[in-house]
Amino acid sequence: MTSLQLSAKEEMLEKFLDAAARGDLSQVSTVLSNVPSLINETGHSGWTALMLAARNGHHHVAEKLLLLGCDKFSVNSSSQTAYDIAKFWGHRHIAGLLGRAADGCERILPGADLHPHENYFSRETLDRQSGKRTDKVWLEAKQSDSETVYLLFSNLSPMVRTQQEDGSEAQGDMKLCRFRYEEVKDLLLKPSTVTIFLGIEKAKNPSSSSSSEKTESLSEPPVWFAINTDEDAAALLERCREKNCSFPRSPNRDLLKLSEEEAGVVAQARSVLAWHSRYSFCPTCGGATKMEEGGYKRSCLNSECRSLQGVHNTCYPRVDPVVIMLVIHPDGNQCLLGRKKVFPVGMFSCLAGFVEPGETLEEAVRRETEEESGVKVGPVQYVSCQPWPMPSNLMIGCLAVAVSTDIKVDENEIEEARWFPRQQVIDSLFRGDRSVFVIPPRQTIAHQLVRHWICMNSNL
Ligand SMILES: NC(=O)C1=CN([C@@H]2O[C@H](COP(=O)(O)OP(=O)(O)OC[C@H]3O[C@@H](n4cnc5c(N)ncnc54)[C@H](OP(=O)(O)O)[C@@H]3O)[C@@H](O)[C@H]2O)C=CC1
Ligand SMILES: [Mg+2]
Ligand SMILES: [Mg+2]
Ligand SMILES: [Mg+2]
Ligand SMILES: [Zn+2]
Repeated sequence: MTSLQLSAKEEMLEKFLDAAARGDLSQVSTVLSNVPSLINETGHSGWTALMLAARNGHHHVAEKLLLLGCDKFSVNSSSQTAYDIAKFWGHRHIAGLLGRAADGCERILPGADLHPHENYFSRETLDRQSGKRTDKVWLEAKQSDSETVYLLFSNLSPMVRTQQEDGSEAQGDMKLCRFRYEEVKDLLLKPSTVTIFLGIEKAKNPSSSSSSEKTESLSEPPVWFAINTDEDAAALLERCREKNCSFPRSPNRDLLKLSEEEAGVVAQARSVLAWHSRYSFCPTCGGATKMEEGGYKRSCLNSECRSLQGVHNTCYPRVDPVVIMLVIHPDGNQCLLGRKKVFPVGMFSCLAGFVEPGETLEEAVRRETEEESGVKVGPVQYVSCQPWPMPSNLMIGCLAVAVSTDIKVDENEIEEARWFPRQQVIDSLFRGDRSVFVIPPRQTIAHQLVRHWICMNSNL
């Protein structure tokens, strides 16, 4: 091959890569029909056409390249595949295209987001059986069933027992106290007691809800209820035959010591009970309401009330969406963390904020980040979510890429915010180094978002 021929080929390659980066599908197709061998070639940057299309979000070009048989597993000099690049830059539709499990990505990209991530408080131990909530006869029969499990809440805290006398902090060292009907039946009769149906134990209930009619036999797994009472807490503790029982005073800290299974049940129960304790009256007319559907609805007793007409969605349990974001510096190697005054010494966490009405999650991420830190955000990518039952938030975890870097904190909300280099984050996360900062506990989605970023195969 002469040097002239070589440079013509190089020129063609640059044209091809440029077309892929710009999303020019017709030019990509034309070049490849003339010189098919260019499909997996890399330019000066070490990136293939697929990587460039993935970087810039050109789904149609990525699709065409895959159709023509390009190699989606080739890596650039930072060992990133086109999938890593698409994921990092928030092009989920392209990451989805490149990460399909059917063709082996799951095996080749271990740890990639192909399996939904499970956060603390999100395990569904019980089958909620929402269809049973309107079956009053069934609910009443189950309330007095000797197998039924009751959880006892006082002031929205569940009664728990601790394993260790030394007050050990480890997860799983705290267990929910379970009661039988006979032990709580007097409480059930009191007008101030709120009793909610939680579901049927899942582990022993492999049959699906569609066969629920058939499972109404003696062998049906236990049904769970939660009750919140205003009885004296000390007197309630005397009902329990087990030792070391208490009602935790600091749910934010203490509920994190439950097992994953029990934390999931508490997330459901505490949020619904908190709703009942705060919404005693109709928000439309201020009249009295009654509880219905196993605790999943309240209805106004005033038959004239507007809340009973049309979509009367004023009286269902409340879930407040909150975005929580790990904002990444444009250099890809630092992340933005902030601390509130109330945090333990040295702790920094992800910024977070309530989603406002009529706002997308992406906009909420951008608005809250700018409000609290002054940093402007570009692309936003959803990662995973977490029910946070203090009292009923749904934490929606995102990664976001900053487009400005100057920090100016809103002192009403945040005491300090800083860019932390990847290395410092790794030291705190994996080496337990508390000298620079302390990361929130692993049960929080804030911790999981930071871990997710560190474990991403990205160093852009
Ligand atoms: N699991 C995790 O990893 C983390 C969980 N969180 C949780 O996320 C939640 C929100 O974070 P935060 O930074 O405080 O939120 P924001 O940044 O939105 O700030 C809180 C402010 O919003 C107000 N507010 C309270 N409820 C609402 C609502 N439903 N809609 C709009 N504004 C509201 C508060 O007012 P007022 O003062 O009147 O209450 C307060 O002024 C907290 O409950 C916190 O516990 C936060 C970080 C990590
Ligand atoms: Mg906030
Ligand atoms: Mg805020
Ligand atoms: Mg806010
Ligand atoms: Zn009303």
